[in-house]
Amino acid sequence: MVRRSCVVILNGVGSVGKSSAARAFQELTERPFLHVAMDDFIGMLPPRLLGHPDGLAFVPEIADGYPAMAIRGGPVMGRLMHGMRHAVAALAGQGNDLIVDDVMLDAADARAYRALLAGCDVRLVGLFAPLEVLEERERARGDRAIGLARWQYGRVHRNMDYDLELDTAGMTPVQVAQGIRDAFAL
Ligand SMILES: Nc1ncnc2c1ncn2[C@@H]1O[C@H](COP(=O)(O)OP(=O)(O)OP(=O)(O)O)[C@@H](O)[C@H]1O
Repeated sequence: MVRRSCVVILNGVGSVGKSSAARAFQELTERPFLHVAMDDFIGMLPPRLLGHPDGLAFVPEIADGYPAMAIRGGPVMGRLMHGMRHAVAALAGQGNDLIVDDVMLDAADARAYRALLAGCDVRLVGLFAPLEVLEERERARGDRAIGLARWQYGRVHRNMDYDLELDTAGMTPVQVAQGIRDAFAL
């Protein structure tokens, strides 16, 4: 019989620290959690579809008087994201424990995960930080379009039904990972 897997899903604005927390979590837990990163799936797109309306386009706009970077996913990106969530379910269905880092712009995506992962222990975690902290991290990274965090800020957590919420400001990635491990006794 296939073992029942645990799937921890991290949702949060870009630069909130999902990947860093996921990597720290892998080190902390005895169970072998696989890290599934949305960025790795986006990396599968043909490069020409980055910045293209069929793929993943970034559209500068002004939000509350500040520059923001809107994300527009086209049909190829839509299929890719559906495929990613089914791939997560396929991995979990074979008994793999997973920590998934995702940016969900619609609570329907979280409901889809819960439906696809009905036979698993799903733990949906919202990672938060004040916008000024996110923008500072965004600037410091140097490889992220400025304004992504601002645009996602009011959207990513809308109507989400989390099992755990953590504010990553003032916490190291290891502390965030410990918070997740302790909350769910993993
Ligand atoms: N808890 C933290 N405290 C301070 N800095 C952090 C923390 N977590 C992450 N960072 C820093 O913030 C930046 C973004 O981190 P990370 O890649 O983990 O975020 P992310 O949420 O996965 O971002 P994205 O969705 O854009 O890939 C990195 O430079 C990282 O070192």
